[in-house]
Amino acid sequence: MSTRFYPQFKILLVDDETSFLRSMSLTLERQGYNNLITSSAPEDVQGIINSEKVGLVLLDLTMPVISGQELLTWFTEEHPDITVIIFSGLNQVDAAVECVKKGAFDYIVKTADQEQILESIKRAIHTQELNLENHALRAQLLSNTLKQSDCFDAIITANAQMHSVFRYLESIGQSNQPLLITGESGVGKELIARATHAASKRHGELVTVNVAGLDDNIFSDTLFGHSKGAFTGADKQRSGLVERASGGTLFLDEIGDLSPTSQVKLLRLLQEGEYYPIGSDRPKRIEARVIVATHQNLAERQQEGKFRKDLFYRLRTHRVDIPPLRERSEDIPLLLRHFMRIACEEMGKETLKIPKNLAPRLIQYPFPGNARELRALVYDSVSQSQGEVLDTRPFDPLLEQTDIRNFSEEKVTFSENQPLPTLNQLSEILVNEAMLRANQNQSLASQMLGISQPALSKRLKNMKDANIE
Ligand SMILES: Nc1ncnc2c1ncn2[C@@H]1O[C@H](COP(=O)(O)OP(=O)(O)OP(=O)(O)O)[C@@H](O)[C@H]1O
Repeated sequence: MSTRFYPQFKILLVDDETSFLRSMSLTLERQGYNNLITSSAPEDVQGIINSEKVGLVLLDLTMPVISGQELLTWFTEEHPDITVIIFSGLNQVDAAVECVKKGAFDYIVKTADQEQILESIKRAIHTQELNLENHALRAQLLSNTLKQSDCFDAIITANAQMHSVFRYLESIGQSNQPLLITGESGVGKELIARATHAASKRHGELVTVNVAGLDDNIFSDTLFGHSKGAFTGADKQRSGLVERASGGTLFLDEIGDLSPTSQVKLLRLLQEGEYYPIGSDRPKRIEARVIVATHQNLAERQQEGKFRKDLFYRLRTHRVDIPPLRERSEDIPLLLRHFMRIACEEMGKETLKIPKNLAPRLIQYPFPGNARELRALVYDSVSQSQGEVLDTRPFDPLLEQTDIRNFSEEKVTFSENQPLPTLNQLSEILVNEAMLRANQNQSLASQMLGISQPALSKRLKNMKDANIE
């Protein structure tokens, strides 16, 4: 079995006192920090930094040959992206201030309480992880392309905002911090969680739990497992889904509906990185990345007192909001074709032809149930289709409100006291509205307006020229 190293970068311990190196390494390993290198020779540090992926350095202040002060200066000048904590045998305020001014993350007295030392190291690791993620994010956003586009293949979209969501997700793919996915019901949050797991390259599996309506006992038992005899009926030990997701991703869906008691347990899991199986007093470490999703507005739930503020802040370290389908109408024709193809395949039918006027009608419908609603309609249509063409009758009821055929003159009112718009002005208003509804897709907008695409393109050009003069 391969050992999993944590954190993802190396922690370098430098001290000429080998006994301190040994005891510190043991303390850190016991806490699950096993990606360590030690050195008792400060003169070797530069070589180590050049050959290893070090992210955090614990540096003794007083050493022969090269002092910790000198090395700290070298780090801040040459490697400002590495976090340095200074260790010293002396509790000197002046030295501490000097080191922090020079760029040290913290100054720790070796004799300090172990809790305090570990807390500082934990904060430094967290900060360094965020630094690395920021770097990756910047590089990703600047490059404007996806390195692992295949991870996102299952998500059909031509929308620019969705593509920037993918780039963001790819850049934070390997982060250990939680990810919060929000968006209306049916927008594809679960697909997003799957794609993020694939982009994370974690070898473990993606384990999904819908936490809505789980009472606290079931939540704890499902996630954390129990020891033998923990409660009546617990006749053998059972591990929970946190363990099953080891080396992979734990996806908690409908997190906005988590009970208050379970919220405390989730917060502890995320903050401390550990949990207790029911009936056990031995903590276990979580080895999975946590992704949560909700269709609820968590900020509002938190203000109403239904969601813990501290958990809300912890969960939103990384977050993405998936736009509703009505705000990316260019995806409607693509999804229509996609769902039709997979429905035909599943029902063993030949691919059907889609009537040309269907997509322009559909993009005027607000789709409160988003892609899920469109999918259900397409499946219904495919199952009812007899010939070569998709039977669009299942769409009729919902299109009645928006359908152009129901457009009646009585609905249009012009105020008596105001002059009428000219035909040219009215045509400009219509063209602009159609382009807006079609998300600037000329082919769809032209179908809505009942003209050809070249005719629309000509009109747009004329409108632009007229506005410039
Ligand atoms: N962009 C997309 N491309 C392909 N399929 C999609 C897309 N968006 C959603 N779907 C499909 O629509 C259905 C609903 O998606 P999903 O379950 O991911 O939504 P959700 O946001 O998690 O919903 P809920 O909030 O109700 O849990 C699924 O069958 C999914 O495969």
